[in-house]
Amino acid sequence: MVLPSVSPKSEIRAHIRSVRRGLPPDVRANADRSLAARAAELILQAGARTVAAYVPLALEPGGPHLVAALAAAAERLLLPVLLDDNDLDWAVYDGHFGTGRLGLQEPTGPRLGVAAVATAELVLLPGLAVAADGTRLGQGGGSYDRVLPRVQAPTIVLLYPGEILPELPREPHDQRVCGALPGYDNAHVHWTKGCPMPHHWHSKYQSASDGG
Ligand SMILES: Nc1nc2c(c(=O)[nH]1)N(C=O)[C@@H](CNc1ccc(C(=O)N[C@@H](CCC(=O)O)C(=O)O)cc1)CN2
Ligand SMILES: Nc1ncnc2c1ncn2[C@@H]1O[C@H](COP(=O)(O)OP(=O)(O)OP(=O)(O)O)[C@@H](O)[C@H]1O
Repeated sequence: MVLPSVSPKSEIRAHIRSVRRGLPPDVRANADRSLAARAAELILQAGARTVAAYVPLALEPGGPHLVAALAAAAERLLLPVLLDDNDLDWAVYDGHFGTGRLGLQEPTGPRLGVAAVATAELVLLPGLAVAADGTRLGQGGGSYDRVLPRVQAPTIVLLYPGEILPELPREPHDQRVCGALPGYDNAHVHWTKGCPMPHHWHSKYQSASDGG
């Protein structure tokens, strides 16, 4: 189905969620494995010591092994804690989870404050789709629209195949992301026009299969 760019965000969310629900388990598992491997590789290639990421929900790209793969590659992995106003606090992943608001799996260690995400050298974030101009469609809480202005580092959304779109509806508060990982084997980061990317990032973040 081709979605007109005028579809309201809610319709596009519903469509992508339903496609995600219908993904055959082996397709999902392959994409999750590929995303976890590529994301860990990016951390190592970029030399990012502190990384901010997320704990995938049942239907979200990355799957149940993402956090362990990232924790093995990063020195310090920050995971979000959803606050009452939908802003995100952060804590270092120490191998333990508790259940937070909306049933989210969250780190149980000391909360570092909303500004702690600024210490990340790479931010991997969830989303339902990313457009060529860097517009990101999320779950609808507006959490990352608050988080992204605090971040200087590359911001990369993990997606399933087909979720990088030509365009998405934009509202004034929508913050752009730098890139997306599309979830097929050995995929490169798809860089958007969404953030001014210093030239040295290109070589740091290109995939090993580029010879870089
Ligand atoms: N795995 C994961 N962790 C995450 C996120 C995520 O998308 N995925 N978040 C990403 O931000 C944050 C929490 N996500 C949220 C998602 C929805 C709403 C929310 O209030 N949703 C409304 C509207 C939904 C809609 O319009 O469809 C609701 O549920 O009523 C709030 C926070 C932090 N952690
Ligand atoms: N900087 C902000 N401060 C306060 N509220 C905000 C801010 N940005 C967005 N919001 C609120 O969040 C609501 C949802 O925004 P939007 O639909 O863009 O979420 P999203 O980016 O898809 O969600 P998420 O980032 O949580 O995955 C907006 O209607 C708005 O009320």
